[in-house]
Amino acid sequence: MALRGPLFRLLRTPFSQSCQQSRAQSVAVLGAPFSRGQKRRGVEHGPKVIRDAGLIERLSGLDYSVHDFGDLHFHHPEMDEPYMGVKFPRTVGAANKMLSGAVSRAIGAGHTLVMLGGDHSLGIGSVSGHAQQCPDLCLIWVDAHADVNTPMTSPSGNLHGQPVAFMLKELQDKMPDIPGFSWTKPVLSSRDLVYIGLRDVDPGEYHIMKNLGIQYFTMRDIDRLGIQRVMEVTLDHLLARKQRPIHLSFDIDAFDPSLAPATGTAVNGGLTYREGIYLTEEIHNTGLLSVMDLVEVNPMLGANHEAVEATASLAVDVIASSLGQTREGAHASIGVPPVKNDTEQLRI
Ligand SMILES: NC(=[NH2+])NCCC[C@H](N)C(=O)O
Ligand SMILES: [Mn+2]
Ligand SMILES: [Mn+2]
Repeated sequence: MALRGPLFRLLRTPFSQSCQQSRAQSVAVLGAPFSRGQKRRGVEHGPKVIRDAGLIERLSGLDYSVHDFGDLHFHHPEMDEPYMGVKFPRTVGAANKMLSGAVSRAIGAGHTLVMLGGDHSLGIGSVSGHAQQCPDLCLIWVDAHADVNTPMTSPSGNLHGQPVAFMLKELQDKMPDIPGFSWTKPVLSSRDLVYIGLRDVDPGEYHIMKNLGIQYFTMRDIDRLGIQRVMEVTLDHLLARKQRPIHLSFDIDAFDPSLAPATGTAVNGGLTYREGIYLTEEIHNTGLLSVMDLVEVNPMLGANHEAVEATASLAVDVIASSLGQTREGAHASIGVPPVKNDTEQLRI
């Protein structure tokens, strides 16, 4: 069973691109305290509660040097009128532009990056910054929702339900020029994306997924096939032709609300703990994870303190698992590398 571990990664042919350099040894953590992609306040405190749940210590216990770049500081313009029903377009656009630059610099510096949200509109900046350094990346979107509404199909006008629409080349003729987003350009084709965990898909989103032939696994598919087969098909779909960097965008609402109650758009019937851990273990075992987003943890929405802590510690567990924590035992070397505080380096 150890065949896909570190030895496998060592033997694997490396990327020709600078994008994969010394990635394996160094993890950067970047907080993005941002909530204007949706209505509920509180999701901007996600980075704090995930750090408070012990993220940095957990990652340091794995075989990494951990660089905590702190949180980005977003500016909120006073006037930001909706545009075609889209709420806070300039605020969301500017935040994502800043995030995109920071992600690009962290990846350019050779780190594997963990981005802590914040709401899922941040996927726009995170994937865009990643693609600047790694144009051949592929995207695994783990979520109850498809987040691929266009401004025309969105039932809510919330940009956290639309990030994937900004990324897909095939959708660009359906995307109006939204103020705040002139800097974006689509970086993905529909075949570069796989969804896992879907169970609340809007009618317009369903049409987009079907028309573009996007590979997706709903919770029903996971019930039918099992998570093992789902991951096999997912990784085969994305990596069979060529090994390339993986962007994992993990919305905590992919999990069942009994496990992750502190989130804004919870939907019953989500991933079990073991499905989530298996999924992330499989991604780690590819040796190709380059950026991971962990979004939509909202500490103001837990019924009580325990609910919030459970959600945050689940977030820490899936991040650690994505980065190599195993259930078969510790692989860390004896000397644990120190935590470096590199906030200054990434300041904008
Ligand atoms: N990232 C999320 N939690 N997205 C929820 C999206 C909900 C709904 N589909 C919408 O467009 O508003
Ligand atoms: Mn979601
Ligand atoms: Mn989402």
